[in-house]
Amino acid sequence: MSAASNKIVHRDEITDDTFTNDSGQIPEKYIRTDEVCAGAIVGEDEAYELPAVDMARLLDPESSASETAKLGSACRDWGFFQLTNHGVDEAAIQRMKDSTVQFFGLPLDGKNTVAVRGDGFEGYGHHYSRLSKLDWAESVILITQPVQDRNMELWPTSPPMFRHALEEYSAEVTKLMRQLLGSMAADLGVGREALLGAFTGKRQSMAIHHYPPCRHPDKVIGNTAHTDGLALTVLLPVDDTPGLQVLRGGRWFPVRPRPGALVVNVGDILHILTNGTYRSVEHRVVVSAGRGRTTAVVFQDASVGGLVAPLPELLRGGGEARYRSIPRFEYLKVRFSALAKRTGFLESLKL
Ligand SMILES: O=C(O)CCC(=O)C(=O)O
Ligand SMILES: [Fe+2]
Repeated sequence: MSAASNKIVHRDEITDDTFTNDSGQIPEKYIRTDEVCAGAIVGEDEAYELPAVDMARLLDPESSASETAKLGSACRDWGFFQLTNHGVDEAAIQRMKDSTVQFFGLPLDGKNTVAVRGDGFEGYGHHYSRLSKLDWAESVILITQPVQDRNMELWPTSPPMFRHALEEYSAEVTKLMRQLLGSMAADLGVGREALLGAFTGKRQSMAIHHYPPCRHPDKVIGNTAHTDGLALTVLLPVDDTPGLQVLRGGRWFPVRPRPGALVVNVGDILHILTNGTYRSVEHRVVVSAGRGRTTAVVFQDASVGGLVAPLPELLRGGGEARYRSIPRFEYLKVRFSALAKRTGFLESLKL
């Protein structure tokens, strides 16, 4: 990521145990009460459900048409859904969960053996530091695919099964995404290869996050409100602590995790590829007073002929592009500079 020296994408090393020692004192750099209060949060008593999509039904010829319609409407309407019966190997999921929990349980010195270095973005550290305030979280970010892009020096060796767990889980999610993209292509009315081709061989990265409990959850943010910058995101909740909230109609909808489900969301690149048909939606993580939250998130990149652009197949027959195309190598620079100016990135690309 050549824009790594840009302040917005800088990740800082974690040098003290502020948020894991539970002393109760919150340093100023974490205090963001205004942001926590920005926007109404939908209450416990309001009935709603994030759409759920059943992978087994998508793959079954008997039910695939109706389930594909559900998938399509979830991506158009919410930009998020919970994926049930996803078929990802349960043992691989368990190894991923166990490794993640054990890694974050290490003393700080142990975690810092894979600390972010210099201006890099991979390794253990804070989230991207955004506008001088820090998120109440510790994260490991790693490139997982293609294999030759991995930086093995930053792949944790403790616990010993972590590398294997990452490798195996990353391969499982790659397979799952291909299946999902096949169904998305059917929903969008484009050839399977037209959509899959945009993703094949492109980079996949993983972020594992730990949001420790905080005595003053109303003062800190676990993960700043954002849209995901890549194309498609698959989130594995490691525990059942809530915290993820999705913005819809100006209000934050807490995601109520379904046992065993993965949470899938549309990122900015898929928003552009689909010419705005699928929506990349803002989300954030709030912190809990009593329980920590851990997640393992896979981000998949995509582009068409070196460009982030609407799929040419969608524009055949006279459809108009609603987004400007940008070369993939310039994409992050353009995105981060829009974010730095606090202008909506997708808005800035609208034609
Ligand atoms: O950990 C979560 O619940 C959300 C993480 C997230 O939104 C991200 O890493 O982009
Ligand atoms: Fe995200």
